[in-house]
Amino acid sequence: MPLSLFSSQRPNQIEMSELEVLRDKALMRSWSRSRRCNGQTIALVPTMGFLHEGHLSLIRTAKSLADLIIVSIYVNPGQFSPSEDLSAYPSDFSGDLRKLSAAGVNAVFCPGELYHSASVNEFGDHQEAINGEREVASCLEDGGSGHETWIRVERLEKGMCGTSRPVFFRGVATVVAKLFNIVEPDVAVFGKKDYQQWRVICRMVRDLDFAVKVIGSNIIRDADGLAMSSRNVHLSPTQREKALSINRSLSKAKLAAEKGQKNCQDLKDLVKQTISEAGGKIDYVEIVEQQGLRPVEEISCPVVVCVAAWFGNVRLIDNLEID
Ligand SMILES: Nc1ncnc2c1ncn2[C@@H]1O[C@H](COP(=O)(O)OP(=O)(O)OP(=O)(O)O)[C@@H](O)[C@H]1O
Ligand SMILES: CC(C)(CO)[C@@H](O)C(=O)[O-]
Ligand code: BAL
Repeated sequence: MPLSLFSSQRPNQIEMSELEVLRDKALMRSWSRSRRCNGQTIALVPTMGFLHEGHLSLIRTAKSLADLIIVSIYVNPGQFSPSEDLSAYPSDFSGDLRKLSAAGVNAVFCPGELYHSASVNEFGDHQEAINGEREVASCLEDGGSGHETWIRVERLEKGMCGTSRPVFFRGVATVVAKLFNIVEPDVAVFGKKDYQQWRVICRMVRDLDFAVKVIGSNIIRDADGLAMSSRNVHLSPTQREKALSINRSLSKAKLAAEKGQKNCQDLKDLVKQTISEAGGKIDYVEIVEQQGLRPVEEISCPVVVCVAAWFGNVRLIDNLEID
């Protein structure tokens, strides 16, 4: 009997015209391996779903680089602290499938869980969860978890988002390594909106000899300049209006730098003032080297101005390169 994509049934694999929906690690790996054996190249676009035009631009970049495109959708518990917004992360799985299908994506990998649960021991035997505790690995789980291996990119993970979200890059690097091991892509595309994340992954790939080429794709903005982000959906109209100050502040800083302002403290102050005056709460503003993300005092090399700011309960990040 044909299965409806939007039914409540959750089979391992469903076909939707060209788009294949794969939920199982082993199926994903064999799908990839069989295509690679036929000489086809594979690009992976990792996402957390609730797809927007920013994600679709990564897919377009990916299509120019490989024969087949896989998009993963997985909201990774390992990169959220308990105080963060894991449970509020937006999702629209059927909408995502429609967008991926229209974008000509070949397969979507959407595992229910990517971590080994505490109830499966190292021999693969199922056991009772200890004290009925939550079985998914989360950033802080230690004793009793089925997952205890984490990747640290030791210097690049520090500072900026690494300061505000202390387990974030550990979780991102680990889950991306897992995705690379399962999908075995030739190329992976990440957005430069998450600039530090992109650099952390490039470094992990270099240091651990992953056979994957990592590509950074440009930031896509709404017509009014706000960087597209799944979390934008949580902004009220007033907060969204205020959040436009982020892009405005970055443009002001870039213009000032191009006019000769080289002092980074002054440029950072300009950014902070613009956002604060609009009603945003600054998390951080940093000016760092584009490659190594080391803080810069005077602009004398290609830099990137990175910002994180809160508007209500929504934390947004953005950045602008100054070459
Ligand atoms: N506006 C954008 N332009 C370019 N790439 C983007 C944009 N938004 C997200 N991406 C990229 O898409 C990939 C998946 O990101 P994710 O699914 O977390 O979406 P997001 O919009 O960044 O969500 P969040 O609200 O969590 O920041 C990442 O590589 C991210 O950098
Ligand atoms: C790279 C990623 C998919 C890892 O969970 C996530 O951090 C994201 O969507 O940017
Ligand atoms: N795009 C970043 C994913 C996160 O904020 O957890």
